Amino acid sequence: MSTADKLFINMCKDILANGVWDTDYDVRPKWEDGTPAHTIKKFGIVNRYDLQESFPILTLRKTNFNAAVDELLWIWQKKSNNVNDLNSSIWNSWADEGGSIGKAYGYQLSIKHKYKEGEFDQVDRVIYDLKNNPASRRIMTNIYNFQDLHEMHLYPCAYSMTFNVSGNKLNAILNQRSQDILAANNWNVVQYSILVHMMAQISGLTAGELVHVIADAHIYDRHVPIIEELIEQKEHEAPTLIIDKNVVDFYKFAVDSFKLSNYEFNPFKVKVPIAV
Ligand SMILES: Nc1nc(=O)c2c([nH]1)NC[C@@H]1CN(c3ccc(C(=O)N[C@@H](CCC(=O)O)C(=O)O)cc3)CN21
Ligand SMILES: O=c1ccn([C@H]2C[C@H](O)[C@@H](COP(=O)(O)O)O2)c(=O)[nH]1
Repeated sequence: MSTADKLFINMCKDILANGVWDTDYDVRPKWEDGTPAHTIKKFGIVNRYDLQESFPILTLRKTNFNAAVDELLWIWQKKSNNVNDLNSSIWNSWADEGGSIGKAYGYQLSIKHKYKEGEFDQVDRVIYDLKNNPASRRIMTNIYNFQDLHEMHLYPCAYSMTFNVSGNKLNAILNQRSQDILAANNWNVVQYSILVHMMAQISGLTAGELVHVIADAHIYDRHVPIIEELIEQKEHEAPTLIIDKNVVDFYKFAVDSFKLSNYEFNPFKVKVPIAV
């Protein structure tokens, strides 16, 4: 059975049994028909994924691996904030006429900052430190830039990565302030697991653990019956991740540098509504 399924099922059961509804409050997100999108949530969930043990993708249903990796590369490698550079439509509801999502995600990672060694953007600084200064406890990114929040169409949700080298292992913490459990939990876990594998490979390290810290872990009201049915499904063995070992430059990875072998999952016919 896949560890990702086990953690997902336990987390959903915990939220549904012990969570708190926000129905008494005015909430920002809306459904397509204008109805407020309320949630049941648990505060402060921490899930640990051992990337050596297995690749943490759900088998209860299919996670669109290629689309998730494509969005990760859009943010971390292309450092783009324009949906025209993305090969899916997941961000279209938050883009303006020109396709921009504002000064969010890739835009923040592309901004250069001054250091004593010269100017680096946040991604290049991580790469520099992993290669030149792996014992550093300062290898992190943070895109929650208060100065620019008013120019972001949606504030960053998965906003910070902390990388840490222990022996020859690269571990990381993903900090997330808000998580739509059905639409994006496994999607984000898959993405940041791939990022840890990428950073490890280009630095001559082995991917270790991804620790996912979620402040507000919520299930939207219209997702509750979908989740209830999903967590009763049968689980399969986790697939094996195969990475093109010839890639040693972070900017040379492409979606097809990553393959899953034996990815089994249950059919899932539901179209998941997304609160905007
Ligand atoms: N309410 C909400 N939830 C989110 O997960 C979310 C936002 N808003 N706003 C911005 C981004 C966009 N992200 C998204 C949006 C849609 C899907 C989605 O439609 N997922 C489908 C599969 C998509 C596919 O196969 O290409 C799913 O079934 O979960 C995933 C992530 C994550 N984010
Ligand atoms: O990578 C992402 C991006 C977005 N989300 C979800 C989390 C929330 O449901 C919404 C954002 O709404 P806020 O009111 O700004 O919290 O998008 C996600 O889970 N993962």
